[in-house]
Amino acid sequence: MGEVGLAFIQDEEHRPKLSITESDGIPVIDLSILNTINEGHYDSIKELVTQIGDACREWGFFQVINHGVPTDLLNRAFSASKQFFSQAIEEKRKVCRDEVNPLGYYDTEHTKNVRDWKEVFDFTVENPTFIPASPELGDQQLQELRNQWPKFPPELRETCEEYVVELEKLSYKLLELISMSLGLPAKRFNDFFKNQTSFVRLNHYPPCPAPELALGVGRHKDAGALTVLLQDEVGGLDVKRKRDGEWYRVKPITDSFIVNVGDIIQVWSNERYESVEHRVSVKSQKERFSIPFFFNPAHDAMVKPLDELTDDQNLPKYTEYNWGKFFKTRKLSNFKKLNVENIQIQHFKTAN
Ligand SMILES: O=C(O)CCC(=O)C(=O)O
Ligand SMILES: [Fe+2]
Repeated sequence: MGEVGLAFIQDEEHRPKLSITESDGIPVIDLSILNTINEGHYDSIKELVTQIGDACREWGFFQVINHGVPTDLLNRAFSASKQFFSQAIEEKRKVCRDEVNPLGYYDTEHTKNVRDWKEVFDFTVENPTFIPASPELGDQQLQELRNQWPKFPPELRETCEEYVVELEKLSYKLLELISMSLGLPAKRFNDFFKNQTSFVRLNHYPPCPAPELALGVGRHKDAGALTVLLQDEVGGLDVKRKRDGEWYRVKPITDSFIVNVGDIIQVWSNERYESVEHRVSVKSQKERFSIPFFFNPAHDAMVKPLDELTDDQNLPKYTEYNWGKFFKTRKLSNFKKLNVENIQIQHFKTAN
């Protein structure tokens, strides 16, 4: 990506320390029980639900192993992603996103108005996917998004399509466990995801000549419901620990996924679970690849604290907002540097 220009430089208070503690503390949860039926199954599921609930409350982040997604598919997804990004920039720009179409390749994403040291390729789970045409609340018009696929590597499309099928299955399992951990029926959230706006991002973080000044992704919280992330062995994802506000590096575990609760679950759960701030640090010698699956509801989903989780003692902490309009507004601000603050769920906070 060449030089670390001014646009990439983080304000002093947000620059990463180069010696950061790799955390053993982020819970590692074994999902193998979901793929076996045996005696004592009910108790094991209960135990799993407890583990998930504790992890969501204490960290907002956890890693899952024995999740049922074939290792071979994970390797093929990384391999296709590496081949795509290894091409000349002119080739990659043939499938470039623009201000209207948010899907495909781009290398100028901004997080909180600072440019990220990364390049990405986005595609949606549903094809087509519908989102609002504009962020304006009164405008009912919809925009139809269609995936665009590069010619090289030829297997990229098929691999990605296979990947989303598996990740969608895993995400529903996680969502159901989270729902149960809140004392709700397993499928309480499922209807919100019919006509979902979920998407997958192939991330490439090239080596950076000034890793102490720039970030691969600036500090942020994920706006959707749930993120299920595959990372390679290089590492660089830093999570802000709720307990002390310190940054911890997530230790890579081969063939695992990192799961984090997004803003929507924070709102649905009326802050029983919180969406936690995270960022990506970069390295001067090593490149890194990751693949997040952003599990998001339909554009017309109205997001608010669930009635079951609020009462007179526990009043709703948010007013209702439309997910599609929120998503559209955020997408526009990530596309280019704006002079206004990023939209946040804090804007919908009540006095409760
Ligand atoms: O690459 C990673 O490890 C995380 C990326 C991320 O947080 C994001 O894209 O929202
Ligand atoms: Fe994120």
